[in-house]
Amino acid sequence: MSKLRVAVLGAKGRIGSEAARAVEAADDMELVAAVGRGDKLEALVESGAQVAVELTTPASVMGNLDFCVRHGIHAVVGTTGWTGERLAELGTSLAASPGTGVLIAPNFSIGAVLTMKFSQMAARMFESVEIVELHHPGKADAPSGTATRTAQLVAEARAAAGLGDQPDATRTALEGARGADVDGVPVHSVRLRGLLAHQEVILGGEGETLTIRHDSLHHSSFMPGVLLGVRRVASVPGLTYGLEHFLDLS
Ligand SMILES: NC(=O)C1=CN([C@@H]2O[C@H](COP(=O)(O)OP(=O)(O)OC[C@H]3O[C@@H](n4cnc5c(N)ncnc54)[C@H](O)[C@@H]3O)[C@@H](O)[C@H]2O)C=CC1
Ligand SMILES: O=C(O)C1=N[C@H](C(=O)O)C[C@H](O)C1
Repeated sequence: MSKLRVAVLGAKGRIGSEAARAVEAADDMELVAAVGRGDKLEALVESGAQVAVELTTPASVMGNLDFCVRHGIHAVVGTTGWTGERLAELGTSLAASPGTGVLIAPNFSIGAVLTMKFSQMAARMFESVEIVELHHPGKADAPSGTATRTAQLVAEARAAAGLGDQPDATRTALEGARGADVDGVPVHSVRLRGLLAHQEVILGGEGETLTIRHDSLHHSSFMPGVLLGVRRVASVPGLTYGLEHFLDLS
């Protein structure tokens, strides 16, 4: 059986270097290009890459994906910074390249995907919900892509259940004290030496709280999800948003 030809973009970064090693170690894959900042994207075409794993920066991801989609190269994306406008722009370029698949995974770790799912399930049953995400101090963006997506999913579930604004009597606050407001869900970001990637979703109801917590302790936690995405993405043309769609969870 021929091996899947895979390129990694951002191959010298924290997660990109781990992904390059994981692809090299997979029996059914061949790492045909390891692309870093300043390298030419033509390497993807010259190496015959079938799937690109995109792990760069929010500033680079759109240009890289535009190149991949125009050349019919499927993409598995972990890079953060996704807005409604960016998703729509990607959808438009995918429409011009039928047959090409792109998976955007706000988080590749199975535990984080389950955290999002469980939070979405619980959201309609609790009056209050806040999210605390905790990361290593080298992280460039806040809040994390995972926390933003979790908040969106929770907010959608609350709206569908007819829940209104959360109870909160705060009238004066130091700027930032109540976190960032993502669709009505407060998200608090901690950056701390020693941490990698962690998230708590705290739900509150009458006389009780429920805390759903996930910890990624090493970048290896993301690799089963990356490899699953690489194996599946070509069979699902168009845009898939969230690894849960490849895990039969949705
Ligand atoms: N979805 C997920 O499960 C995960 C997502 N991430 C996200 O992945 C992204 C990268 O994270 P880290 O590895 O921690 O950052 P990093 O800063 O360690 O790595 C990014 C790498 O991309 C390179 N780069 C920048 N522009 C490039 C371009 N145009 N072409 C090729 N390479 C380019 C940089 O030089 C750097 O080596 C972030 O957005 C982060 O939030 C990180 C971990 C897990
Ligand atoms: O930058 C990171 O490290 C991570 N980024 C992603 C995010 O912003 O959610 C995924 C994970 O939290 C690690």
